[in-house]
This record gives sequence, C-alpha cells and structure tokens, in this order.
Amino acid sequence: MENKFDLLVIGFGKAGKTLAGDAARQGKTVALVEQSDQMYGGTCINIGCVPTKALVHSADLFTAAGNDAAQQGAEAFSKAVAFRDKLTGAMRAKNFEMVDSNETATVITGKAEFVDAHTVKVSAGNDTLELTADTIVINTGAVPVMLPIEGLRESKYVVDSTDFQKNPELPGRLAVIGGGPIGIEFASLAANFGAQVTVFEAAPKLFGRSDQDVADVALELLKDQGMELFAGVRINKVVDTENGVELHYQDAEGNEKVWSGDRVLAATGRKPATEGLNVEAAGLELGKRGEVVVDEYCRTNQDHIFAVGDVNGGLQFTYISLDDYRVVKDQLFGEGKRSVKDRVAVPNTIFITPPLASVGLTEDAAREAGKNIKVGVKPVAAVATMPWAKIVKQPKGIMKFVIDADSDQVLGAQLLMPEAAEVINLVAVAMRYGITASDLRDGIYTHPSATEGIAEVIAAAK
Ligand SMILES: Cc1cc2nc3c(=O)[nH]c(=O)nc-3n(C[C@H](O)[C@H](O)[C@H](O)COP(=O)(O)OP(=O)(O)OC[C@H]3O[C@@H](n4cnc5c(N)ncnc54)[C@H](O)[C@@H]3O)c2cc1C
Ligand SMILES: NC(=O)c1ccc[n+]([C@@H]2O[C@H](COP(=O)([O-])OP(=O)(O)OC[C@H]3O[C@@H](n4cnc5c(N)ncnc54)[C@H](O)[C@@H]3O)[C@@H](O)[C@H]2O)c1
Repeated sequence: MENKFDLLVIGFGKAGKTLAGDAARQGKTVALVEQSDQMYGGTCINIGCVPTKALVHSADLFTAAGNDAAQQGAEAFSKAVAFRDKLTGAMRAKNFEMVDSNETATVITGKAEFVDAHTVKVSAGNDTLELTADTIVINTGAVPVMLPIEGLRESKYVVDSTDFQKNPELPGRLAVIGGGPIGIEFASLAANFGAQVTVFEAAPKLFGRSDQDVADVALELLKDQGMELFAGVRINKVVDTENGVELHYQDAEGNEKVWSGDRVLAATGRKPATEGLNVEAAGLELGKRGEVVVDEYCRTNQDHIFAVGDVNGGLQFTYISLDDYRVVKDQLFGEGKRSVKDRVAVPNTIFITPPLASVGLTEDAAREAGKNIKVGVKPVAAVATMPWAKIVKQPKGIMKFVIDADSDQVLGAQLLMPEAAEVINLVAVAMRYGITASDLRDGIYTHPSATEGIAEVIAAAK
C-alpha cells in the first residue's frame, strides 16, 4: 500500500467520515484511521445518539403499551438491546462501506499517534504502519470522565455510558452520578423499563440550563416515572459489598447518607480524546481540557492540520461535528469563508418522555442580558389548539417562548412536549433567518400536529 495520502483522517467521527467521502469522490487519496472495528461510523451510531435513542424509543413503546414493568421490563430491555445491536451493526457496516468503497479511500484499523507534523504511526497489535499526508484532520471524539472519587474506578459495579450499553441485563436498582443529558436519558429509559433509579447531581439544580418553571415540569415527569432525584450532593465514596454497591454521599443539607443498589452509571461529562495521540510531536497546542486548540476554521496552529468534532473542545453534538465538516470542507475545497462563528441558534434536545428541546435564551438569561421581552408560556395540557399531545397520550409538559418585545424576534424557546426534537428545528430556523414571532404565530401548519401548538403559545405572550 502507498503510504502517502492527500488527506489523512484520524477517527471515524461525523465530520471526518463525511470529509473523507467528499475528498475521495474528488479523486483525492484518503486514509481514515479508526482504532476499533466496533467503532466504524464513530460514537454517534455505535455508542451515542443512535443506540441510546433506540433504547429510549423501545422504552416509550413498552410503557405506552401499558405493560407491567415489574413483570416484563427486564425481558423487554433485553429485546430492546438486541434490536439496537442489529441496528447499530447494520449502520456500522454501511458507514465502513461509504468510505472504503471509494476507489481512492481506505479505512485502516489501528490506533493513531503523531510522529511529526506530517507523519502518523498506526498500531494494531504488534503491527505498525507509518502514513504521511498533505492534510491531516483529527476527529478522535471524546471519552468519559471518570472522577477521582474514592472507590469509583475500582468498583466492579460502576460503568460509563458505553459499558452500560454492553450489558443486556436491566439493573434492579441503578444510581446515576451526573444529571446531564447522558445521566438523565439513561435514568429515564431505565426507569421506563422498570429499574428503580436514583440520580445524584452535584450542581445545586437539575435542568439548570432551563428556566425554573420548565425544570419543575421536567422533574415532575421524571418523578412520575418513579425516579428519585437529588441535586447539590457530594459523592464521598463508592463501596462494593457482598450484595452490590453503595454510594456514600452528603445531601444538599449536609447529611451523610448511603444509597445501595446493583449498578452505578458514572455520567459526569466527556473530555476530548487526545490521550496517546502524541499531538506534541506535531507541534500542536492543547487546551486546559485536553482539547486540540483550533481557530474559527477548525484549523490548528499547523496550517495543514485541522481538528473537528468533540476533540476541539466545542459543543459535543453530532450536528456540531457535521458543521465543523462544512467549515473544513470550505477551507479545503471552497471559498474558505465559512466559520464556526456563523452558528446562530443551535438547538438541543434531551430525550426524555416527552423530549425537552431548547434553543437560544431562557427567560432568566434574557432578563439578565437586559432585554425588553415578552414571554409566552403554557402547560401543554392547556394548549387547546394542539390535540396532538392528547392523541399521543402525553399531555404533561410545558411550552415557552421568549420574544424580543421591540423587534418581535424569537430570542429563545423551551419545549417539553411530544415531537419537541422536531418542532425546535422550526423555531431555530426562524431565529436564524429573522422570521418573527408574529410570522410563526400566523403560519399555516398541518393538523393535528405538534407544530401548531406554537401559534397559541406565542399569541399568549405578554
Ligand atoms: C451516550 C451518548 C449519547 C449521545 N447522544 C447524542 C444525541 O442524542 N445527539 C447528539 O447530537 N449528540 C449526542 N451525543 C454526542 C455525540 O455522540 C458526539 O458529540 C459525536 O458523536 C462526536 O463526534 P465526533 O465527530 O467528534 O467523533 P466521534 O464520533 O466520537 O468519533 C471519534 C472516533 O475516533 C476514534 N479514535 C479515537 N482516538 C483514536 C486514535 N488515536 N486513533 C484512531 N482512532 C481513534 C474513536 O474510536 C471514535 O470512533 C451522545 C454521546 C454519548 C456518549
Ligand atoms: N441528547 C443529546 O443531545 C445528548 C445526549 C447525551 C449526550 N450528549 C452530549 O454528550 C456530552 C456529555 O454528556 P454528559 O451528560 O456526560 O455531560 P455533562 O457535562 O453535560 O453533564 C455532566 C453532569 O455531571 C455533573 N457532575 C459532575 N461531577 C459530579 C459529581 N462529582 N457528582 C455528581 N454530579 C456531577 C455535572 O454537574 C453535570 O450536570 C454532553 O455535553 C452532550 O453534548 C448529548
């Protein structure tokens, strides 16, 4: 094999694989290096968005069918895991083919590390290979943070989100450390399948990035699922016992307490995957969280090396990795104008039931910023013109819009409602392209749908 390439991509992430395909279709020689054959296609399709949402959806179907979680939950969970494996297996194969089937592209399985600014060593077992390239794109993603809590790393009952997914057995009693999106989504799906779930969050509030009225409804929904949730806690130690595992913690009032159960999910964030990459050999700069430092074009301090996706320390979403790809593509094959600074109104969704989707400013943030605002807010059950919530039997939720009272622009929205992950994209597009709140209010929407609810809530803004 020729070891010199036009483009070398390290890591099979969203940005890198898309760029690799593009470059190959233009006749460039491309090598894509991925450390594991179980990770072709990257985090999203193997251990991230897709498998977790497959489990969330199966859990939703299970509860919507009125099943008895205590009797059937464990078996239903195992079946959901089997479906997920089939799905991710097929996607992995397709992702491999989408790159490797190009005549000028090759996928190389092994762990990459820099030798110098143009050379990368790939190791697989005892085999090593040195590759050189004109352009190098680092797309190695992120890895779970395992905090230095006494006993945490040593415990055989503590798992991260990847290991949790490998086990087809539903834990009876599950503790989740961390109330971010990973913690909350796993907590919610496990509870829907019948696990007894307790969430421990260190910050003073859960759903701290939402306004309090929205957070309150989200917490109520999770409690309805039988979950216990604690904020403001400090985990002191993890102890393996004869019967399982204990978490010794201090609650928000300073009382020392012990939780005991069967499994602990550590979901306290993910850090850029640069360990072992030897980026120093390429003269690259690392930031405080181990991220590869880049400019607004995802370019490192070496002109021919880019870093895209989670590894550059930006927002950790697949769609941000995809947008990094667009920026680098424009640098390599376009006009070189597109920048990460062009991003406006980036939405996000936490996949609970129903989902909580947000974009832009909360009411609190808008007031803090001194904006003159109007707020439209309604419980989902009170949105008379949106029967969709009742049809899908999800009447609990809240819809909230923050509107600039002077310009009529939407400043932000928080939607805890059926199809929120879809509806939020419409709001984000409106914010991005200057479509006013009145335009959104007066739009013609299909019926019955979740979208039509936004008209009534915006109309109620004051
Ligand atoms: C449980 C979970 C759920 C998530 N849910 C969502 C969601 O619903 N929506 C959303 O938008 N985002 C979600 N995310 C975040 C999302 O998955 C990531 O932001 C996204 O996948 C990052 O993609 P990336 O392009 O940075 O690289 P990744 O897809 O992470 O790919 C990096 C690849 O590099 C490989 N690699 C690492 N080091 C080396 C090396 N030295 N040599 C060779 N290969 C290497 C890795 O094996 C990996 O395959 C979730 C994440 C997790 C963990
Ligand atoms: N639906 C989605 O889009 C989705 C889903 C899952 C993950 N993700 C992405 O993956 C990234 C990682 O997710 P995450 O939830 O692991 O990270 P996160 O950083 O968002 O949340 C981690 C949580 O753990 C808490 N925490 C930290 N130390 C703690 C301690 N000692 N005790 C208790 N709690 C502690 C933090 O306060 C925080 O709330 C997210 O930033 C997100 O971008 C997205």
